[in-house]
Amino acid sequence: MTAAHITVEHLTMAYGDFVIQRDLNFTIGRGEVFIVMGGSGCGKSTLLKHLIGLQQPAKGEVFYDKQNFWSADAEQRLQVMRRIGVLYQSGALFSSLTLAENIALPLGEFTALTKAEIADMVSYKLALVGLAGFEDYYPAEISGGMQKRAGLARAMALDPEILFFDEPSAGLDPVSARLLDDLIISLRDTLGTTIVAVTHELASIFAIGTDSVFLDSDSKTMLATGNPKQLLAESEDPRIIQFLTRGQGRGGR
Ligand SMILES: Nc1ncnc2c1ncn2[C@@H]1O[C@H](COP(=O)(O)OP(=O)(O)OP(=O)(O)O)[C@@H](O)[C@H]1O
Repeated sequence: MTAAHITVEHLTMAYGDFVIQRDLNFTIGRGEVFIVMGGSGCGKSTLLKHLIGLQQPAKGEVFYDKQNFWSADAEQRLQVMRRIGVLYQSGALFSSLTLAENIALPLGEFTALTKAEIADMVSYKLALVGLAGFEDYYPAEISGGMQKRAGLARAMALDPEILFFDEPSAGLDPVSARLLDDLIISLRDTLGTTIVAVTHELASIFAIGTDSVFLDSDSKTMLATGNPKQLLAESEDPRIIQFLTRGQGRGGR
């Protein structure tokens, strides 16, 4: 068991009076690839928003190491937010900027690096995601898989301790999705980054997940936490087995 990087205690999430999930309790260990999974509309993206500071809990706490994220003052919360990177579904690159300019943005804003240092850092980040030499391309000039990787380079611009992904392989063909999975694992292995990914792609869940939480929309709470492969082998809960076998059951195809 690795040390806890993020701890969620008795978290209840709601939009107004409408409760999405209640009493979530789990920890995300350092260096884990932690998957947030569950059926459509169960609250996976909402949970991500609570973890990255975009939405405040109705009840409960989120800790980064020992720091209580939501009861910290705004400046302390900003410090925590600087340690995280987020890659959204779309990659969210600015289409009017080159890849280099996209990645340089957070570096220019949040560091005291010189222009030359920023250029070096941009090239390094692009190389890390297999896009060396693509500095001057615009997002529209490269494939969807490459755009995702460029988005990842930007999410990593400030050397985050934790990377959050919302549906990383959405919209990618299976080969590009697999390449992105491989990249996520290699980043975790080389940089030691903790990864938190929202996904319902079973192939990805089993390929990259080392730990997970399973959210259920009917009972409005978590049903399990643990390594997805282990959950598949050992869970007694039919809802989890259904999900992890795409409705086939353990004896299925
Ligand atoms: N801004 C909002 N205001 C009110 N309700 C919302 C808002 N955003 C999401 N919801 C509702 O909260 C519930 C959870 O949504 P969320 O997007 O977190 O689920 P999800 O598990 O990520 O879904 P999916 O797998 O379909 O992306 C849904 O019922 C959704 O309609």
